[in-house]
Amino acid sequence: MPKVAVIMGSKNDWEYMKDAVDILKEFGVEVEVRVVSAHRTPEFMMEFAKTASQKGIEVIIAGAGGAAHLPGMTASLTHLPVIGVPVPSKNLNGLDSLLSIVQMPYGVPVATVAIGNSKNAALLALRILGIKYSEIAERIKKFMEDMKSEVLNTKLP
Ligand SMILES: Nc1c(C(=O)O)ncn1[C@@H]1O[C@H](COP(=O)(O)O)[C@@H](O)[C@H]1O
Repeated sequence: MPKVAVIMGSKNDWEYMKDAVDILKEFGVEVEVRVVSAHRTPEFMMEFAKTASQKGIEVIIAGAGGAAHLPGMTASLTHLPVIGVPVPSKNLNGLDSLLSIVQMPYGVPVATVAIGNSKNAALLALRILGIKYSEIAERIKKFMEDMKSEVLNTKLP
Protein backbone atom coordinates (compact mmCIF):
# COMPACT_ATOMS: atom_id res chain seq x y z
CA MET A 1 0.00 0.00 0.00
CA PRO A 2 1.43 3.41 -0.92
CA LYS A 3 2.35 5.54 2.07
CA VAL A 4 2.61 9.32 2.46
CA ALA A 5 3.54 11.35 5.52
CA VAL A 6 1.66 14.56 6.22
CA ILE A 7 3.57 16.55 8.81
CA MET A 8 2.94 20.05 10.15
CA GLY A 9 4.70 22.48 12.43
CA SER A 10 1.81 22.90 14.86
CA LYS A 11 -1.53 21.34 15.71
CA ASN A 12 -2.94 24.72 14.68
CA ASP A 13 -1.98 23.91 11.07
CA TRP A 14 -4.37 20.97 11.02
CA GLU A 15 -7.32 22.99 9.69
CA TYR A 16 -5.26 23.71 6.57
CA MET A 17 -3.65 20.28 6.26
CA LYS A 18 -6.72 18.12 6.87
CA ASP A 19 -7.86 18.31 3.23
CA ALA A 20 -4.63 16.66 2.06
CA VAL A 21 -5.15 13.75 4.43
CA ASP A 22 -8.77 13.33 3.31
CA ILE A 23 -7.83 13.24 -0.40
CA LEU A 24 -4.96 10.80 0.12
CA LYS A 25 -7.19 8.44 2.10
CA GLU A 26 -9.90 8.72 -0.54
CA PHE A 27 -7.33 7.43 -3.05
CA GLY A 28 -6.46 4.47 -0.80
CA VAL A 29 -3.14 5.81 0.42
CA GLU A 30 -1.90 5.07 3.94
CA VAL A 31 -1.16 8.36 5.68
CA GLU A 32 1.09 9.00 8.65
CA VAL A 33 0.04 12.31 10.22
CA ARG A 34 2.22 14.05 12.81
CA VAL A 35 3.14 17.37 14.31
CA VAL A 36 6.87 17.80 13.69
CA SER A 37 8.68 21.08 14.18
CA ALA A 38 12.17 22.01 13.05
CA HIS A 39 12.09 24.75 15.67
CA ARG A 40 10.38 23.12 18.63
CA THR A 41 11.34 19.45 18.16
CA PRO A 42 14.57 19.59 16.13
CA GLU A 43 15.86 16.18 17.22
CA PHE A 44 12.55 14.49 16.44
CA MET A 45 12.36 16.26 13.08
CA MET A 46 15.79 14.90 12.23
CA GLU A 47 14.88 11.36 13.30
CA PHE A 48 11.57 11.50 11.45
CA ALA A 49 13.12 12.70 8.18
CA LYS A 50 16.06 10.31 8.36
CA THR A 51 13.90 7.21 8.99
CA ALA A 52 10.92 8.08 6.76
CA SER A 53 12.14 6.06 3.78
CA GLN A 54 12.92 2.98 5.92
CA LYS A 55 9.35 3.15 7.27
CA GLY A 56 7.99 2.84 3.72
CA ILE A 57 7.01 6.50 3.31
CA GLU A 58 7.33 7.49 -0.37
CA VAL A 59 6.39 11.18 -0.36
CA ILE A 60 6.36 13.74 2.45
CA ILE A 61 3.92 16.65 2.58
CA ALA A 62 5.09 19.27 5.07
CA GLY A 63 2.96 22.23 6.09
CA ALA A 64 4.30 25.12 8.13
CA GLY A 65 3.55 28.76 8.77
CA GLY A 66 5.64 31.88 9.37
CA ALA A 67 9.36 31.06 9.49
CA ALA A 68 8.53 27.81 7.77
CA HIS A 69 11.75 25.81 8.00
CA LEU A 70 10.15 22.39 8.36
CA PRO A 71 9.76 21.46 4.66
CA GLY A 72 13.29 22.56 3.72
CA MET A 73 14.96 20.97 6.72
CA THR A 74 13.06 17.75 6.09
CA ALA A 75 14.16 17.78 2.44
CA SER A 76 17.77 18.24 3.56
CA LEU A 77 17.62 15.00 5.57
CA THR A 78 15.88 12.60 3.15
CA HIS A 79 16.07 11.74 -0.53
CA LEU A 80 12.26 11.45 -0.67
CA PRO A 81 10.26 14.09 -2.55
CA VAL A 82 9.02 16.79 -0.16
CA ILE A 83 6.00 18.95 -0.97
CA GLY A 84 5.72 22.14 1.05
CA VAL A 85 2.42 23.75 2.02
CA PRO A 86 2.71 27.38 3.11
CA VAL A 87 0.24 27.68 5.98
CA PRO A 88 -1.56 31.05 6.28
CA SER A 89 0.01 33.04 9.11
CA LYS A 90 -1.66 35.61 11.38
CA ASN A 91 0.30 38.72 10.51
CA LEU A 92 1.39 38.21 6.91
CA ASN A 93 -1.35 35.88 5.66
CA GLY A 94 1.14 33.22 4.63
CA LEU A 95 3.35 35.27 2.36
CA ASP A 96 6.14 34.71 4.90
CA SER A 97 5.43 30.96 4.86
CA LEU A 98 5.43 30.88 1.06
CA LEU A 99 8.75 32.67 0.70
CA SER A 100 10.35 30.59 3.47
CA ILE A 101 9.38 27.37 1.72
CA VAL A 102 9.84 28.22 -1.93
CA GLN A 103 13.25 29.92 -1.85
CA MET A 104 15.34 26.80 -1.37
CA PRO A 105 19.00 26.77 -2.38
CA TYR A 106 20.26 24.60 -5.22
CA GLY A 107 20.49 20.93 -4.25
CA VAL A 108 17.59 20.79 -1.78
CA PRO A 109 14.33 21.10 -3.72
CA VAL A 110 10.93 21.47 -2.10
CA ALA A 111 7.91 21.37 -4.42
CA THR A 112 5.83 24.26 -3.12
CA VAL A 113 2.08 24.65 -3.59
CA ALA A 114 -0.01 27.80 -3.13
CA ILE A 115 -0.70 29.27 0.31
CA GLY A 116 -3.11 27.00 2.17
CA ASN A 117 -3.59 24.69 -0.80
CA SER A 118 -2.92 21.33 0.80
CA LYS A 119 -5.38 19.74 -1.64
CA ASN A 120 -2.92 20.37 -4.46
CA ALA A 121 -0.12 18.94 -2.32
CA ALA A 122 -2.11 15.71 -2.05
CA LEU A 123 -2.83 15.65 -5.79
CA LEU A 124 0.84 16.20 -6.58
CA ALA A 125 1.83 13.41 -4.18
CA LEU A 126 -0.69 11.15 -5.94
CA ARG A 127 0.78 12.01 -9.35
CA ILE A 128 4.23 11.07 -8.03
CA LEU A 129 2.88 7.79 -6.63
CA GLY A 130 1.15 7.19 -9.96
CA ILE A 131 4.55 6.58 -11.57
CA LYS A 132 4.80 3.38 -9.50
CA TYR A 133 1.16 2.54 -8.75
CA SER A 134 -0.86 2.32 -11.98
CA GLU A 135 -4.19 2.21 -10.13
CA ILE A 136 -3.44 5.63 -8.64
CA ALA A 137 -2.47 6.98 -12.08
CA GLU A 138 -5.79 5.72 -13.46
CA ARG A 139 -7.74 7.38 -10.64
CA ILE A 140 -5.92 10.67 -11.20
CA LYS A 141 -6.82 10.49 -14.91
CA LYS A 142 -10.47 9.93 -13.96
CA PHE A 143 -10.33 12.82 -11.50
CA MET A 144 -9.05 15.07 -14.31
CA GLU A 145 -11.77 13.88 -16.71
CA ASP A 146 -14.47 14.50 -14.09
CA MET A 147 -13.11 17.98 -13.42
CA LYS A 148 -13.06 18.73 -17.14
CA SER A 149 -16.69 17.60 -17.59
CA GLU A 150 -17.78 19.64 -14.61
CA VAL A 151 -16.20 22.80 -16.04
CA LEU A 152 -17.51 22.19 -19.57
CA ASN A 153 -21.02 21.53 -18.27
CA THR A 154 -21.13 24.63 -16.10
CA LYS A 155 -24.32 26.56 -16.74
CA LEU A 156 -24.24 30.23 -15.92
CA PRO A 157 -27.44 32.13 -15.11
N1 LIG B 1 7.02 27.00 10.82
C1 LIG B 1 6.94 26.29 11.93
C2 LIG B 1 7.80 25.28 12.35
C3 LIG B 1 8.96 24.79 11.58
O1 LIG B 1 9.16 25.25 10.43
O2 LIG B 1 9.66 23.91 12.07
N2 LIG B 1 7.39 24.84 13.54
C4 LIG B 1 6.28 25.50 13.86
N3 LIG B 1 6.01 26.39 12.89
C5 LIG B 1 4.83 27.23 12.69
O3 LIG B 1 4.54 28.15 13.67
C6 LIG B 1 3.21 28.54 13.44
C7 LIG B 1 2.58 28.96 14.75
O4 LIG B 1 2.51 27.84 15.59
P1 LIG B 1 1.64 27.88 16.94
O5 LIG B 1 0.25 28.28 16.53
O6 LIG B 1 1.72 26.50 17.50
O7 LIG B 1 2.31 28.91 17.82
C8 LIG B 1 2.49 27.36 12.81
O8 LIG B 1 1.89 27.74 11.58
C9 LIG B 1 3.61 26.37 12.61
O9 LIG B 1 3.58 25.70 11.37
